[in-house]
Amino acid sequence: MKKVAVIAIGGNAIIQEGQRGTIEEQFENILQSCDPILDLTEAGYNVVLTHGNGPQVGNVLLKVEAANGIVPPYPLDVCGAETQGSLGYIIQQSLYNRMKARGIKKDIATVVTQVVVDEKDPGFENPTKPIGPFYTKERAAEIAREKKVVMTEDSGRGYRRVVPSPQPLELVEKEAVKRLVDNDFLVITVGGGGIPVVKDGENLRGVEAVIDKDHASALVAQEINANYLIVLTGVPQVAINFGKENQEFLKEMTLADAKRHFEEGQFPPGSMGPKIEAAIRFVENGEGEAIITSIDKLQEALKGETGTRIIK
Ligand SMILES: Nc1ncnc2c1ncn2[C@@H]1O[C@H](COP(=O)(O)OP(=O)(O)O)[C@@H](O)[C@H]1O
Ligand SMILES: NC(=O)OP(=O)(O)O
Repeated sequence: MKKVAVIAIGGNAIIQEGQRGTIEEQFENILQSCDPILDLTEAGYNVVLTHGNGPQVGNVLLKVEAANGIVPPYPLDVCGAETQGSLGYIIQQSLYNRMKARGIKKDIATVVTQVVVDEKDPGFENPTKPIGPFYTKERAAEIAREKKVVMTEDSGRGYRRVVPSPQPLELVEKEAVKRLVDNDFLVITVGGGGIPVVKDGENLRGVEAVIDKDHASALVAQEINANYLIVLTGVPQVAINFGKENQEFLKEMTLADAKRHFEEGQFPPGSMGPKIEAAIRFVENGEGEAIITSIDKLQEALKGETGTRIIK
């Protein structure tokens, strides 16, 4: 049996700091991630890719608002679905091209994925998910007044609009994802954390929110009994006292260590916090391990040479 690795790629890795987020930039950034991922499939892992959409879904929303009165508007769940399609396309094509160049044969499928959330989730009352571009403090205050939206400082990188981000509870397309993985497909799923839906009797209904992709990735990994949840981000390892003189990078954390450092405030809510929460959720609810690292260190991290491993 092949080992299954759920690999989450950050939305900010697809549009990097200082970039406008042109399609060319997004293709180029994704292309950089393809070889390390394909190295893993070549090493015998079944890979399930998930990705963020914070910058992209915010940009779709800006387009919807700019076209107000000209074309009918889209709600936020449909904006999220759009990003699953467009980013899934960019990732699929980039992987396809690299596979051709390397002589690798593998089927790829992007699954448009709905994720059930609770309509009463406190996240609906308290928006926390940063989306779209970064603004200065002054411009953010103007936008908040003009559009009646919430703007918040995002991890020292500027100000961004924030939207509700409820907890993911259930993967609607779980069986489809499972069967594709079992049949050796490279699957792209829960893009942008999945499309948030609520149960309405027997039916599903979209709700306006953006689910955190790290939390959704933990849910996928849990639901398909993955061996690894690998969260790729901008740093090769997690640190305590991050950015301070006494910063210490960690090779391994037990669940108890991770919980203790989390409670001590070592992992900020807008950046490392959700990744640690996702790792805790996955490790606590199964037999797998979580690894947090950067794309260039993926192989080494799986060999235990770098990265931060979260274990039972
Ligand atoms: N304790 C910590 N250890 C390592 N990195 C941290 C820590 N706290 C905050 N960070 C920062 O958080 C970033 C990851 O958050 P973010 O960029 O929002 O994620 P994403 O890659 O999903 O877009 C890291 O690249 C790093 O700059
Ligand atoms: N949906 C989501 O978590 O996106 P980012 O990773 O871009 O914040």
